[in-house]
Amino acid sequence: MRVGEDKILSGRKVAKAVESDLSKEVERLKDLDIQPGLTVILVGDNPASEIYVSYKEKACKRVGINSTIINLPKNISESDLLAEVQKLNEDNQVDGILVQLPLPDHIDDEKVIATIRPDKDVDGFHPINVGELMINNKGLPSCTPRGIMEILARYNIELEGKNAVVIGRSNIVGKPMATMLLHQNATVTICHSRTKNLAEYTKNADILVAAVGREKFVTADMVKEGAVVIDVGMHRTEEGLCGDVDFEGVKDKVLAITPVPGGVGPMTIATLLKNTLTACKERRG
Ligand SMILES: Nc1nc(=O)c2c([nH]1)NC[C@@H]1CN(c3ccc(C(=O)N[C@@H](CCC(=O)O)C(=O)O)cc3)C=[N+]21
Repeated sequence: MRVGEDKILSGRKVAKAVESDLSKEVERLKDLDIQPGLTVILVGDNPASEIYVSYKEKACKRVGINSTIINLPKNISESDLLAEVQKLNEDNQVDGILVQLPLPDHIDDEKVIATIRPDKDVDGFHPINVGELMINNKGLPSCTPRGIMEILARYNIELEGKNAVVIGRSNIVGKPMATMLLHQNATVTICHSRTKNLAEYTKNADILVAAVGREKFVTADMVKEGAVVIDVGMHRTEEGLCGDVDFEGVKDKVLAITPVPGGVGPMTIATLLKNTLTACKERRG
């Protein structure tokens, strides 16, 4: 894959390539009588969550990972949920534990995340994994930003010395994204809702990552000619799915851009599979 032939960065294609590599590793583990296992905990019946969890389940099937979904009622107590996580922590067949977010309001997400064994935390959200990422680029990484790094790598997009601007500072995307870009020697700026004169930053970005959570927020006037634009947004509108970037307005101006759908989303899932395999190999491979 090379930019130039392909201005649209296909997360779908990269995910397929990653999955094909993972399938081979699953085969190798089979010879050792090991099947990697991912367990997803889904609390309540949020329809969007159910859809995302079904994507994860299908992806596991494609590469040969054993997936289990535990459905828990939305009124489950925090302590009962923590007890479920503990059980999975101790289950040798479970390599990856993912607690689907968002959780109901009466449950403290951070407490749940901190209860997951760091070496089974395939979301990469546990403070140990966050710290490892910051300090030495090790541990299990957050799936969305790592998936984005994989897209940039497979399309041979140079990062060293480039101006990278990340819009959004969430623990799940913005902060780890900035950290990963920094590890690749980009000069990184994090912008957010309180940033003044946002466009002054974005117009200087060689690499622009939009993780704002607002529909078509990034418009052509905010983007540098020849930039690489990564769209992390996901909004269901009357005209279908769209991202944080005004794709139609921006695409003619840039060197490369990820679409929504078919961009970052499939790479989040591919990285989740990869993390599950890493967790399996580290613990029992
Ligand atoms: N603990 C936890 N981990 C997560 O990783 C997590 C989560 N909670 N809660 C919800 C979000 C959302 N998420 C998506 C993953 C893939 C697509 C995806 O594959 N999207 C496709 C299809 C979109 C569609 O058609 O619906 C695409 O962009 O092409 C979307 C969304 C993971 N999440």
